[in-house]
Amino acid sequence: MATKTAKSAPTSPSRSVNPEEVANFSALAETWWDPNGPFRPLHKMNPVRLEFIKGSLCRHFGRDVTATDALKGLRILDIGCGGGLLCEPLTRLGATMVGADASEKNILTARAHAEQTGLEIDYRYITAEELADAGETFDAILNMEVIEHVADIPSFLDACHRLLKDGGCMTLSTINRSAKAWLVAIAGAEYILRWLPVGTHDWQKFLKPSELSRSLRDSGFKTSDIKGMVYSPLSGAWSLDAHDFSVNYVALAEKA
Ligand SMILES: C[S@@+](CC[C@H](N)C(=O)[O-])C[C@H]1O[C@@H](n2cnc3c(N)ncnc32)[C@H](O)[C@@H]1O
Ligand SMILES: [Mg+2]
Repeated sequence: MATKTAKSAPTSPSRSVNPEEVANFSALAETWWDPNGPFRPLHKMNPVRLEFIKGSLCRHFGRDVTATDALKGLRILDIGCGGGLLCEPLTRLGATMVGADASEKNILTARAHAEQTGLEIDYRYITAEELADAGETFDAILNMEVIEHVADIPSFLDACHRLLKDGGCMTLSTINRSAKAWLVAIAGAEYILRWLPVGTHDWQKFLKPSELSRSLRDSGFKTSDIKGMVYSPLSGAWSLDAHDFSVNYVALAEKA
C-alpha cells in the first residue's frame, strides 16, 4: 500500500493581498492628492502622522528632530504607500524613500505626483511579500493605515519583519475595534459625513491595540510606543494623545 504523504497547503507568495480591497483603492487612485476628495481624512491626519513618524524615527536613530534633513541617510520603505502622501514629506526630510503598493494605479498616481513636485522617490508596484522575497532591506518601515486592509496579518507582518534591518523600527497606524470606532469611522465618516466611500472600512478588520501588539510580537517585533490620534471637531485638527486609543492610533515597533 502506498504511503500517504502529508501535503501542506499551497503557499501563496502574497497572502496579504485582498483583491477586493486593492480594487477599491485602484478605483480611487486618481483622487489621492485631492485634499477634499475621498482621502481627505488622510490629508487632515498627515501633520500628526508626520509628527509621530519624525519624532519616533529621530529618537530611535538618535537624530536631531529640529534638523531640516533629520532623516538623511535612512532608507525607508512605505508599505502600502497609496498615492505617496507620506513618501513626499519624508523625502523632503532627507530620507531615501521606497514606496510600494499592491495597486498599480496608485503607483502611477504617486509617480506622476513626484514628477510634478520634482522629488526623487522609488515607487514600486509590488506586494509586501514579493519585496521581502526579493531580499531588500530597510532601516525603517512605515505601515500606515494598511493592516486593516490586508487579507492575512501574519503573512504581512512576517514580510515586514524580513524587510527590516536588525535594529530597525516600523511605525504603524490603524483603527481600534471599538463601539466608538464603529460610530465615528464607519457610521460618521462613511454614512453621515460621506468623507469616505461606503464600504471603505470593515469594522471586523479593525484591531484593538492589544491585538496589534500580540500580532507584532508573534512576528518578532516589540511594541515600544502607542499613542492615540484624536480628532477635534471644533478645530478640525488631529492631535496625538497618550491615553485615548478609542478610535485611531499609531504605534512604534522595533525588530526584537
Ligand atoms: C488606506 S491606504 C493607505 C495609504 C498610505 N499608507 C497612507 O496612509 O497615506 C492602504 C493601501 O494599502 C495598499 N495595500 C493593501 N494590501 C497591500 C499589500 N499586501 N501589499 C502592499 N500594499 C497593500 C492598498 O492598495 C492601499 O493603497
Ligand atoms: Mg483604512
